[in-house]
Amino acid sequence: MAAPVPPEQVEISGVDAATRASVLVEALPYIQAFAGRTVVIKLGGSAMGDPDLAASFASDVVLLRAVGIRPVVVHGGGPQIGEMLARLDMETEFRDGLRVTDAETLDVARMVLGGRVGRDIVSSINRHAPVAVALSGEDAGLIAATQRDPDLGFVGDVVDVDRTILDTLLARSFVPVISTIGSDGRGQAYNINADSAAIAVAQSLGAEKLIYLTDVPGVLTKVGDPSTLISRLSVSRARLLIDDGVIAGGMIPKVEAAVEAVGAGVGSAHVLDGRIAHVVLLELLTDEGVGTMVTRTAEGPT
Ligand SMILES: Nc1ncnc2c1ncn2[C@@H]1O[C@H](COP(=O)(O)OP(=O)(O)O)[C@@H](O)[C@H]1O
Ligand SMILES: CC(=O)N[C@@H](CCC(=O)OP(=O)(O)O)C(=O)O
Repeated sequence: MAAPVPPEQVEISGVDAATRASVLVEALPYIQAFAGRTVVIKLGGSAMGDPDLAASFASDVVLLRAVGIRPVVVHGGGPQIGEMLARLDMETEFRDGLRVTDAETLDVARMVLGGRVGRDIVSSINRHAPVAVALSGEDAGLIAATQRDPDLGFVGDVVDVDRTILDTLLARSFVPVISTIGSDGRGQAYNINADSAAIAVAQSLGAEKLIYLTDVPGVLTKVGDPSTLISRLSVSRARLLIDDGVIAGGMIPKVEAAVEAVGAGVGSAHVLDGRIAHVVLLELLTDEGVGTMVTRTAEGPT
């Protein structure tokens, strides 16, 4: 069993002890509402890199766990894979937001996601409390995958998530940190878009919330203009905005996954700005609406 950490002792990076105590008191109703529930947080590669933000994310994760919420981290690392491919002088190409993955590119993706990005996240969480465990979707049959399209090479679609290893870790209060390489069970690995893998994990765990942390304030009607943030995005409007090209590039798999998640019984799905310190705590433990919440219907302000 991972050692329990009393919530009042969890350092919230950049926050002093007195403020921390008042944060916890104000958060109490939310803590009670979410206690024992699972929250899947997808950390996008474009929201990583700043050490202060990494520290803030890590302390949020440890605090959530300390108050009895069950965080599960699924991480991307697209830009980091891209940097490594560039250093190796290897060309890379995206089609519809997916990286064409030949055998050499797959090796690099596996190395960067499992060997560097996952390890960095685990290391920053474990500075607060030794609770994080890095896993690849290849471990213990976690993510079963199949080839998406021969033209994309070793790009996989998730066919099944075996939650056994996650249940084992969560029952003992560990925090799984998952990199999204899947396996066909016969020794072939596949590179899976982390947004789609996150929804499969959230669905399999019956998660209360699926949170995407990225590098924009949420879904915007005009990229680059934060005043065009859509706070509540209904499934039907999301489809229209994708068809109209307003939602494009890397935002498409996120919104499609969020739409699928709310349709499949995940409590709610959110796209949040991973560049805001403690954005996960703001979303979960305060009544401040941050980012975009994808909802089944068009109720409330959009
Ligand atoms: N309508 C939109 N609202 C917000 N971002 C959008 C939209 N359409 C496209 N994007 C792009 O999606 C990007 C986020 O996706 P991506 O780069 O894949 O991030 P991550 O690494 O977090 O998965 C944003 O940086 C933005 O350029
Ligand atoms: C098939 C495919 O495109 N896989 C992605 C996996 C990483 C990822 O999804 O990272 P982000 O969440 O940071 O974008 C890739 O190779 O970039």
